[in-house]
Amino acid sequence: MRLGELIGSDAEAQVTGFAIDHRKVAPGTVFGAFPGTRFNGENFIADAVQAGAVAIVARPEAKVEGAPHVKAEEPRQAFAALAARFFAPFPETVVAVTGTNGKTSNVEMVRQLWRMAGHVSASIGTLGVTTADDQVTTGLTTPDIVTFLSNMAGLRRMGVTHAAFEASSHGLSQYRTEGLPVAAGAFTNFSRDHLDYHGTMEAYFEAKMRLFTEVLEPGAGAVIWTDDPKSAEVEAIARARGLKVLTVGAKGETLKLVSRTPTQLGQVLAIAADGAEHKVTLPLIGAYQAANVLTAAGLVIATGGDVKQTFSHLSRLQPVRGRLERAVITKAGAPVYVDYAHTPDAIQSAIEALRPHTKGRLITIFGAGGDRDVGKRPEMGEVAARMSDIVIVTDDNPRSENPAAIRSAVLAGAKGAREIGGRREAIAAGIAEAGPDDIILLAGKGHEQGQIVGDKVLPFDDVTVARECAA
Ligand SMILES: CC(=O)N[C@H]1[C@@H](OP(=O)(O)OP(=O)(O)OC[C@H]2O[C@@H](n3ccc(=O)[nH]c3=O)[C@H](O)[C@@H]2O)O[C@H](CO)[C@@H](O)[C@@H]1O[C@H](C)C(=O)N[C@@H](C)C(=O)N[C@H](CCC(=O)O)C(=O)O
Ligand SMILES: Nc1ncnc2c1ncn2[C@@H]1O[C@H](COP(=O)(O)OP(=O)(O)OP(=O)(O)O)[C@@H](O)[C@H]1O
Ligand SMILES: N[C@H](CCC[C@H](N)C(=O)O)C(=O)O
Ligand SMILES: [Mg+2]
Repeated sequence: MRLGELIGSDAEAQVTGFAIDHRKVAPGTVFGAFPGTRFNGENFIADAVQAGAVAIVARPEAKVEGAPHVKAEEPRQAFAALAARFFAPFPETVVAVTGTNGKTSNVEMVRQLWRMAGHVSASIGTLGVTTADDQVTTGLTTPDIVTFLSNMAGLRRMGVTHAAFEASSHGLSQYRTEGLPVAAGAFTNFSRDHLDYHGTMEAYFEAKMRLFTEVLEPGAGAVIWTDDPKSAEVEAIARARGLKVLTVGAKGETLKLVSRTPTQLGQVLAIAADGAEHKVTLPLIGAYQAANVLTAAGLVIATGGDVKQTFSHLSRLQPVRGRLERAVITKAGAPVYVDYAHTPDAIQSAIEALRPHTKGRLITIFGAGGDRDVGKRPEMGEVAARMSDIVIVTDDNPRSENPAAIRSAVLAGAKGAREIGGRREAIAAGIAEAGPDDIILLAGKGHEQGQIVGDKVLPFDDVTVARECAA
């Protein structure tokens, strides 16, 4: 593609790619120079030009010499728009999910429902890039805009027509997932997380709302879970933008959750839609999964899916990796569930999901991540201690922090909890303690394959360790 075509000038240079890291610039690259949390990308402009950058997208005040300067007050947004024109085409139908919890579960469910409807579908998020027969992990929910758009374009080349992605608050505030037309967006819920990065709940909420105020294309669908304290506000924002609102939940109008009856291995949902009541047998436990199923179905319907057909597919949904995944049943007979709950609200949801299935004691084992929101630690401790019978506080990705200090911050809220630093030892202790009527919840790591200690990632998988400890 000719540079002039892209930036509206007579520049003849050929554009060969896009980069936001100067070390990835090759001749023909358009370089995006952004002030970040650790570096100021503007300091690398000269190096990028030296390496062959043909244009620099940066703030008006940035110093650019030797290549055209595409000036923008929000250079990340301008860069996303240009890069999208370079990487196009994308899957024809793209949807996004935001919310504190449930994004990964939703995009995975949407991918499965589309597939059952006969589409070639994919999802992008915490689990990586997932298609019907492959999963490639990236380490972050949304790595960066160049990877995001090139992955989307790559999916289209593979024949994917339908893609669902997670719009994390970091990703939204850094314009890491946009530029391409997004036909519908969903809001799952809003509660405390990531205040280390956003500072306040207001700023965190505002970052999430960019999905509805800016990222979705005009007239797009907005699927809103109604049973969250923020739902009405999100709905008002979506309506003010003129989006096609679909409300789902107990207070929902499009898909109304009339009742939910837990069964041993799942639950039966009664959902009112299109003037009729539908009975859905769901092979997943927990109110939170029922909520995710409703928003996921809402997204499928918002993008043209048939209501009846979509409901009939719900009974065939496969569980999502690391979300209330049953790892093993101990010799004593206690099931061990692995769940990615890493916020106070998620811990509450995970425990509420398991409580109806617990005859004896509910044993919760968890920790909090290092270099992340410190304020959530005692809150996680408090909710776990209040709702469980036994709590063991352990480690979960201490990163650069002292693990003992993280544990004591969690313990400060967790009255009566035990402390066992090593995660394997903690899991072994919980399993040794559990009797036949008890249930064990291992929270916080879900699908993760490593324990991040310092800058090392030590192999660790809750499911595998639970099986080993139970053997
Ligand atoms: C706090 C945060 O989100 N940081 C992310 C962000 O960094 P940043 O823009 O602040 O970048 P920076 O390191 O200060 O550098 C500024 C600019 O200079 C450039 N640079 C930098 C150094 C250099 O030598 N040359 C150069 O060109 C960088 O490429 C960047 O464009 O952009 C980088 C590239 O896109 C990300 O790798 C990085 O993620 C860090 C590693 C991270 O840990 N992020 C986590 C918190 C995160 O984003 N998590 C959310 C999910 C959370 C959830 O779902 O719960 C996610 O979406 O994954
Ligand atoms: N709808 C929901 N309501 C409340 N809690 C939920 C909901 N969905 C999931 N959870 C809880 O949050 C955990 C993480 O779920 P999931 O991975 O789907 O969320 P996410 O938004 O993608 O998280 P992340 O921000 O880390 O990417 C689950 O393991 C569960 O404990
Ligand atoms: N995407 C989330 C995942 C956290 C999972 C937990 N295991 C932790 O390390 O805190 C984050 O980076 O905050
Ligand atoms: Mg996720």
